[in-house]
Amino acid sequence: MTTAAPPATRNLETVGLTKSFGGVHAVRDATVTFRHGKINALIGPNGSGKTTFFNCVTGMIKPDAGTVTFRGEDITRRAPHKIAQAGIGRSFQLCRIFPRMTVLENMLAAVRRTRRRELLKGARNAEEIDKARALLVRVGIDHLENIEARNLSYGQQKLLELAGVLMGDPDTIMLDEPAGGVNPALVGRIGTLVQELNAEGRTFLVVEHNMEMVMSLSHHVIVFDRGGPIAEGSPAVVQSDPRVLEAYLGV
Ligand SMILES: Nc1ncnc2c1ncn2[C@@H]1O[C@H](COP(=O)(O)OP(=O)(O)OP(=O)(O)O)[C@@H](O)[C@H]1O
Repeated sequence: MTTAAPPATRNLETVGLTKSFGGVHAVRDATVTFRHGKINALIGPNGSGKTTFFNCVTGMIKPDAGTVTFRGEDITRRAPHKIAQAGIGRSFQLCRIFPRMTVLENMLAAVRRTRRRELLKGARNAEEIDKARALLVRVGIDHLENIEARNLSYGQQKLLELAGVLMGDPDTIMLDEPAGGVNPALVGRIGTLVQELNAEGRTFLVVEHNMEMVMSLSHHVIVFDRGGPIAEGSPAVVQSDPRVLEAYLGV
């Protein structure tokens, strides 16, 4: 008889994930289970390893040890585009868009990041363009489709990046600081989008320092300190956990 959580609640899991940079133990022995179909938040003080953890999960850097499992399949050390193809989309702390390409061109480039073969073909079929436009409407920047991305506000760039992630139809979306450097009105819009996309069945993993956003959006919060999880639970449970206060305040 197994004591593991039933598959329906398991989406993305890591076991013993570890990554060092020289003498810096960025992620150490991190065993984490994200909840399927939920908005999961990953929080923790600066330098606690959240981005490195994200990068290990999405194949941007290779972990030194440990495993990453997605829907029961071992995806450890797979190339980033293979992980994207498996159904995990991600955004970056500092937006990754092409500044001199238009908003629409960025959307078309985004899908080719996921599907390398089409990158070679260079195909721009009408269906893809329609999909890109529909997603731009969805995130509220369709009126900017012919503007070069460098001329968007930072918040609009984040919305473009999210729309680009959606071009790949991921069922799990990892967002690294979606509210970072974004004005409050757009933070609200990003939060609403996350909730709507989650209601449609997409799982979210969000790294975020904006506690108001984290606590209002998340179903499940995982707290990192010094490279691994120290507490997890509902926002209310985590907020009252003394280990979390200690990690943040050093008390
Ligand atoms: N490429 C790298 N080379 C050397 N050290 C690194 C590298 N990337 C991260 N680190 C170090 O690893 C530790 C964890 O960094 P990481 O960026 O993962 O933390 P974080 O929790 O995402 O921080 P923040 O909330 O400030 O974004 C830090 O001490 C950082 O300086």
